[in-house]
Amino acid sequence: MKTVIIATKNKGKAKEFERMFLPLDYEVKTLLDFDDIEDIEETGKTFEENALLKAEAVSKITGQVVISDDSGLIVDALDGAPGIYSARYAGLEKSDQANMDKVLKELEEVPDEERTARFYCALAVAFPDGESLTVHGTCEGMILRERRGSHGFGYDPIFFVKEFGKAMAELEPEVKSQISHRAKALKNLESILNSSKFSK
Ligand SMILES: O=c1nc[nH]c2c1ncn2[C@H]1C[C@H](O)[C@@H](COP(=O)(O)OP(=O)(O)OP(=O)(O)O)O1
Ligand SMILES: [Mg+2]
Repeated sequence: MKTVIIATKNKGKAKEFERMFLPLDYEVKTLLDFDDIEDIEETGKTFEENALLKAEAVSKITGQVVISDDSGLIVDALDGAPGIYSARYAGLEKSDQANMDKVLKELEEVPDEERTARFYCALAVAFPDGESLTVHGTCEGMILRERRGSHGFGYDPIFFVKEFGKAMAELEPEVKSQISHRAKALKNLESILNSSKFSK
């Protein structure tokens, strides 16, 4: 089995990457396995810029190929918010519960048909020679009026996935790992993963 480093401290993402990389015969290591890497400031203006900041910083520190994920929720009725601020929407303590409460409150008066939203995931790959690239994936849905389900993380309980008639947090992890923005982004990385530059 090969090893891949994902520059994330998010346990929910870590679990999803472990599940998605298993069939590709990769063991996943994240920043939760290195206790000495500090938080990398997300100062970019786009998901892609923030993903690159994280991947490049950790590739420099480790000298290895590193993948990172910058993702979030885009709500049409909120002009794209929370967007790149998804993790810190209700404050720097990054509380999923507070973030969902804030979105639900802001959408209180918004009728069902205007509650369209999507998850966006940018993945960056940074190579030790300084080269880097990004890919992305999206997943369309609607914002519910209350939480449903207990799987997943982040905004999953308030994100309705039409094809399944369920909240993302009601889908089994193996299903989310097939249809999510993260899964689609990873699919767009497949040719890179198979290239000799990635796995020497
Ligand atoms: O599949 C998802 N299901 C639900 N919510 C999600 C998902 N994917 C991203 N999200 C939300 C969570 C967080 O509020 C933000 C990510 O912020 P983002 O900066 O990329 O991640 P993070 O700070 O938690 O961890 P890290 O930067 O160490 O990877 O979007
Ligand atoms: Mg972050």
